[in-house]
Amino acid sequence: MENMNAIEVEGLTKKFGNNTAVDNISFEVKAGEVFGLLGPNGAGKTTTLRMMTTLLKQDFGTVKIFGHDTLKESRIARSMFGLTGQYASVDEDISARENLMIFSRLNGLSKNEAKSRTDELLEEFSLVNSADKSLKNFSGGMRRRLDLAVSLITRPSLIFLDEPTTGLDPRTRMQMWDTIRELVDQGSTIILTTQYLDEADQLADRIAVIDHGKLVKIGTPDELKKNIGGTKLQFQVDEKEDIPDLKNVLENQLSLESTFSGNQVQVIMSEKNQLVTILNVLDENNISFSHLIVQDPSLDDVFMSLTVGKN
Ligand SMILES: Nc1ncnc2c1ncn2[C@@H]1O[C@H](COP(=O)(O)OP(=O)(O)OP(=O)(O)O)[C@@H](O)[C@H]1O
Repeated sequence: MENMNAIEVEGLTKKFGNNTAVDNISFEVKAGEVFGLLGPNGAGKTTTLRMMTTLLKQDFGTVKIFGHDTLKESRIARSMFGLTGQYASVDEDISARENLMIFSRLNGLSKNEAKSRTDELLEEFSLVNSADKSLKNFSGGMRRRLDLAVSLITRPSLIFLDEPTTGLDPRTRMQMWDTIRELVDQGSTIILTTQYLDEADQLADRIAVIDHGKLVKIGTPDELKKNIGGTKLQFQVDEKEDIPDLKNVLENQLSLESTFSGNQVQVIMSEKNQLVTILNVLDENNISFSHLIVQDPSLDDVFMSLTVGKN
């Protein structure tokens, strides 16, 4: 299964009235990959995910799950994945154990199988001590772990996670990331939607950036960062009078893109070794400086350059 595509999406399109929520999106997800759908509010991530998971019918385009068309072979396609997220349907009035038992039976497990799978999942998701409490007393993190446990009852090799850490505190988010990484280590393919750049950066092998229903860029986090250009160098000159000469050298002699604000200087370097040249210039011209920072492009920069001001 290693070289197989877990998902093939082609020309996927959905309109709500005049609003094209998803506009002719195509991509593939390889088996074993963590694939992130990243975009600002209202970009179309959830609508894309809902179509991929057969909760919503597309207007145009196709989705294949391990080769099975979600419209023509919906039962088989549906049996191949687990879904966790904004529309998980666990019952608030009963306990975690009861929820897991009910969903296990609904998924066709015998009473004994359901019991042992429930015990396994409670253990795996650190819910043993709270197993018999009503969900009303659950924290956001515990609730999210139960949602994920429920979607894993049938041990699907493909898991869809819709905004898995939205609303969680930083510690619980990191625990959730660890849980997701463990699933990946066990060989699962994961599709996740997120508004958080650090989450996509931490977890995803490849990221599709979506904005206004369109797929604007796809690649590994590193590819996306490289794509938007160079390393940023920032420093502060001690004497403001040095700025005009420095500006002249940086822009006219070295042809470097630079911006100046008060004593602050920012230079974009296409090659990291330009740092040495710039430091030499400062030294030769006796320009004293402080607060030097060298920063590789972040996914924040990618996100801003691809989606800024549009939503
Ligand atoms: N059921 C619906 N009826 C009408 N419009 C909808 C419906 N669902 C989504 N939309 C619209 O489609 C667009 C995409 O929404 P979607 O929920 O897919 O975005 P998103 O990227 O998941 O955003 P968020 O991060 O806020 O969840 C938005 O303009 C939204 O208002």
